[in-house]
Amino acid sequence: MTAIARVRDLTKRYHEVTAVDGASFDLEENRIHGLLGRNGAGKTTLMRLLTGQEFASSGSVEVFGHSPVENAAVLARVSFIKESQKYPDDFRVQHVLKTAPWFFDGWDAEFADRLVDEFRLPTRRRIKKLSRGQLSAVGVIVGLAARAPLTFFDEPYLGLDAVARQTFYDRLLEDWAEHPRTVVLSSHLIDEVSNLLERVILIDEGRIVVDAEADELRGSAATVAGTRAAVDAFAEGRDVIARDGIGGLASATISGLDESGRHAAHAAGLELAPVSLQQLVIRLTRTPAAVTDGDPHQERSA
Ligand SMILES: Nc1ncnc2c1ncn2[C@@H]1O[C@H](COP(=O)(O)OP(=O)(O)OP(=O)(O)O)[C@@H](O)[C@H]1O
Repeated sequence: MTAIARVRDLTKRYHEVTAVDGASFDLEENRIHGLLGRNGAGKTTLMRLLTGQEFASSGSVEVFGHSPVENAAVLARVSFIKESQKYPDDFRVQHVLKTAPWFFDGWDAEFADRLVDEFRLPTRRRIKKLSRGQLSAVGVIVGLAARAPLTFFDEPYLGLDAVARQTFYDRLLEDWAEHPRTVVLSSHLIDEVSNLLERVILIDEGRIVVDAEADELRGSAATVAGTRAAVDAFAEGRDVIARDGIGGLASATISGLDESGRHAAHAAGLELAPVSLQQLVIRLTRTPAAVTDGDPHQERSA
């Protein structure tokens, strides 16, 4: 795999807030990355650093081999779609579509027109007058039709209805298959985007806590459930990332459960259930007080 962006020991501080704290990871060429994490985890800050909109406090960011800060050659190959995109006051949707090719060499006007139809976007309407979902659709269309070699979508779906969100996911996957490029998608709707993602970067309180293949991650943990005594005995000495329980019943989510571990769980009369990416993210980023470690006073019902 070729890395097209390298982040090393990257830290960004805003006075007393450390938004990004010693992050290191690569973005791999032509793959779809999920940048996941809770509110305020540092996702937008990371994307701003990768697109040259912020200076690092320390550490380094290289995109296509160079610093992205004030680097026109790098930034010409990057698009950053975010909800808070500003447009000139009198701009209409058609103006956005007309000016986009000035910024993006790979702009596909025909694809953009098809997307405008699919998202039912009124092209003559002023941007200021668009509904929240329509405004998101403008961003999604620009991000897709630009075909930038490195595309960031920072929660691009806000206000989009379920049909429009599915259209975005479908077109992204189809178009990416025909025109591979590197995509970074930040999202809270993890179940919805789970199938799109090839790599997952999970950030929590500014720190990268997971940087892994999505498939590996999905298979990396399982939940065992049964009587409290059986669950406790099974969990002993294993890597437990979460516990739940009520009365005499309990469950434990265990990382790194291999084939023999799964057999042992069955033999102990426990039920085994897969853990979705969303569940895993929740379990890995719960506040410490909520992640219990066998203390029944801290346990919560599932
Ligand atoms: N310009 C700024 N000045 C001060 N603090 C900031 C600034 N920008 C971000 N922060 C803080 O840095 C932290 C990370 O913010 P960031 O916007 O990167 O999070 P996020 O993961 O994108 O969150 P969300 O999912 O809620 O959009 C937060 O605590 C935020 O309040």
